[in-house]
Amino acid sequence: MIRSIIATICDEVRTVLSNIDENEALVFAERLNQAKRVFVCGEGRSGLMGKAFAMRLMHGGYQVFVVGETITPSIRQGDLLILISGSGATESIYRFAVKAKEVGAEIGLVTTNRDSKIAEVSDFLLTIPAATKYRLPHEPETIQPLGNQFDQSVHLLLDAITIHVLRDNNETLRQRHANLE
Ligand SMILES: O=P(O)(O)OC[C@H]1O[C@](O)(CO)[C@@H](O)[C@@H]1O
Repeated sequence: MIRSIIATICDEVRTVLSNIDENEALVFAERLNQAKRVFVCGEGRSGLMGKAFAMRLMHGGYQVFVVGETITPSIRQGDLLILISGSGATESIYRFAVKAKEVGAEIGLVTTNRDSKIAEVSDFLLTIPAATKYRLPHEPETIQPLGNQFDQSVHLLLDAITIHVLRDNNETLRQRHANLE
């Protein structure tokens, strides 16, 4: 029973990720490498996927911050803000995008919806054709609740991108990992 659910989830995510645009992923990787500092942001589970991504970037030697953390500094021109929003419509994320644009930071959005309001103010998109909690007509079928399919796909795709941009070996990454845990 559980194995069969897992098999269906894996099939769903495989299909979603086989439909991403390789070029969008390569541009995303290039923008990461050109940014002075990277800021990552998302609400709820989208934010949790963002935190996991930020941690890998830190391991990879990037200067990276999670929006909303106590020690996160102000964003500036030359910085890159990565927003994760399945719907592309979450109000708080939209406000952060507008603010970042005002100060001249670059904005990359990971979303299912290219026509969303956050997409409109973003400089580049990483589109993941997954289901969201809104179950819009263009979204794929899923057996899963709410945004699970998007969350899982974001996690794997951003993991793949961090592997693509990785320059250091596992030992170097291990040395950068927190030693106060
Ligand atoms: O990814 P979005 O569309 O910005 O939505 C984020 C919110 O929706 C959820 O994915 C669940 O509905 C939450 O985890 C989060 O609060």
